[in-house]
Amino acid sequence: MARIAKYFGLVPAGGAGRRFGGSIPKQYAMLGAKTVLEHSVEALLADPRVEKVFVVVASDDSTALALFRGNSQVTCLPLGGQERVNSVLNGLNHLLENLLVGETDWVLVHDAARPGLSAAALKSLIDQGSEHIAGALLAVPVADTLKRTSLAQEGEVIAQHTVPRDHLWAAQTPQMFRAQALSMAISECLYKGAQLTDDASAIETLGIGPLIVPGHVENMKITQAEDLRTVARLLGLHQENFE
Ligand SMILES: Nc1ccn([C@@H]2O[C@H](COP(=O)(O)OP(=O)(O)OP(=O)(O)O)[C@@H](O)[C@H]2O)c(=O)n1
Ligand SMILES: C[C@](O)(CO)[C@H](O)COP(=O)(O)O
Repeated sequence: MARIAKYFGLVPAGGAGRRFGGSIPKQYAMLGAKTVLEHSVEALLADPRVEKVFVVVASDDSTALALFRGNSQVTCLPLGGQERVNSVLNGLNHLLENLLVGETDWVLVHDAARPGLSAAALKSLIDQGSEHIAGALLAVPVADTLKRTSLAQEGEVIAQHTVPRDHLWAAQTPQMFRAQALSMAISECLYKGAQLTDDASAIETLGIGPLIVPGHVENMKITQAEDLRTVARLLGLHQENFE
């Protein structure tokens, strides 16, 4: 009898938050009464099918360990790498090599910096992604006109031409794929020198397109400092301060 696939979260949380600035990495900034990371992890656990969440942190990061101490559904892995893709692959391979995740189990890779994921969007992703051979990702359709730009001598950003936006979607996370397939796809891409900013792009190189499942604005990524206030407003959270 075929083994029923399980679902696990994998949260890359090993970034330095350079664009965000501040004294601490953005995943540890307070958003309401909890850290950004706690919101993102709890958002993944909102679906009962997600059995456990593995958080990949920088090798010298003890903050996450303290945050989730005693929580049997969350395990921190000090396996952060140079880039997001390295953190994802390091975590994924650790889980596979230690049989913590089966080769055909689903792994939902979700940015620590996306605390606003809704339970409804997560449910849709799992419901629909589980039925699609190449997995799935949340994304939102591009609504703005897009410009390809150049930098002028004084540093001004100049619009050069407009990029057609039909069939353009902005990828969010979670992005869900079979564990072994994702590991192999990422490894192959890195071996070939590809620069991967998300997980779906590795799967796409296999010639099989992941399914796009509509995301939502509250699931935006906290990148710049002002994004923290924006997400707090979108989630109706009171912000005592912005650290
Ligand atoms: N070496 C890295 C870089 C990023 N991430 C994680 O990947 C997610 C998305 O990355 P990004 O928003 O770029 O975060 P940072 O790399 O921290 O931001 P910056 O590029 O501004 O430094 C974040 O949850 C971040 O913690 C990671 O696990 N390991
Ligand atoms: C994975 C991602 O959030 C999808 O949009 C995005 O690619 C992460 O980019 P970052 O530069 O690592 O934040």
